[in-house]
Amino acid sequence: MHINTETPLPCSYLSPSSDPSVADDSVNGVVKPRILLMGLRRSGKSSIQKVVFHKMSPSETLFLESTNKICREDVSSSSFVSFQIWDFPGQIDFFDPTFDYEMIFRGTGALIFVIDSQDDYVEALSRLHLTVTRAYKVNPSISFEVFIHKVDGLSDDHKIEKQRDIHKRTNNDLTDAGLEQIHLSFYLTSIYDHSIFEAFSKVVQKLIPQLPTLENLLNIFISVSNIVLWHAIRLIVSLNKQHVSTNTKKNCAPFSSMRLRNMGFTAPNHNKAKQRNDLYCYRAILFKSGLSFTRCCGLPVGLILGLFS
Ligand SMILES: Nc1nc2c(ncn2[C@@H]2O[C@H](COP(=O)(O)OP(=O)(O)OP(=O)(O)O)[C@@H](O)[C@H]2O)c(=O)[nH]1
Repeated sequence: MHINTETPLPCSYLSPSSDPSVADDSVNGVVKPRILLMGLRRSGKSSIQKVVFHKMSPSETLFLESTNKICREDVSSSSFVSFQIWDFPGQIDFFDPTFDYEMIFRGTGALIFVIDSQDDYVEALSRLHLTVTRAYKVNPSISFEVFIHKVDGLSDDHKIEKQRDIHKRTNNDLTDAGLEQIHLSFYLTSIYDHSIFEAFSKVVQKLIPQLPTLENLLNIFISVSNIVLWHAIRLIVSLNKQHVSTNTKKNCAPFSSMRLRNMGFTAPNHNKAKQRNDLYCYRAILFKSGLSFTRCCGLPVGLILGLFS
């Protein structure tokens, strides 16, 4: 199960305001949340998009050409998970009068800024500051997400050190500008492991307005059901075997069958499960545990939502 991407929308060499297809982003009158991928040249933006949504192997990204235009793409796996990704060329000039950044930021749900951690990041940080302050003035409700990318080349200590340094410098810059209320989320990512899927999943989850309501409803379902959780976990683990890392297994330890039995869950009664109500509960538990599982191991949330939609 994976997130399906619809036909890519045309890339635009024009300023978005002069591109008629940008003016109307809505599908059947519903405007999809927009995720922007920004950052300096060669920071890894297009690679992230290709690996996460097009199943491109990380090594193939070595041959990607530099993006010189805004590329937009629709992503949808269900009615819950549906959004647009805009991949920007490395150097966007906010002062270019043909670049209508107000129009772009107004319809944006999340702005992902990608920083190449293997490179000197001083210029990237000043570009991040400029981008975030501009975007925030136009649309304070944007989620600002910083991917400290290409961490596969760094030791664990080095990763933590870089994250701390980037976090500190960025927050100092915002405080100096009197904008300490802007919240940035930081992620250590690489296309060579599951970290990029985990980070994207967290970004997308923030864009699903129905998520809290769904979770509440499912909690109610679960509280009245006695069907075991471990079946769901096993099902999901077996569906995603290829993504399961040692870390994931550790995260899933609380769901071990022994513990679930101790928590009072019993094996499902298959005769009863055939009954309509139990079936609904069963699916609800699968869905709920899928969400928890997605959170704990960082698989794309669409993977789970798509399963039960
Ligand atoms: N080591 C490592 N290299 C990566 C990673 N992600 C991307 N790269 C490499 O970084 C280089 C640049 O990647 P792109 O995706 O073209 O970068 P971009 O930000 O889209 O570049 P522009 O289109 O010029 O803005 C490629 O050679 C990728 O293989 C990563 O996680 N780790």
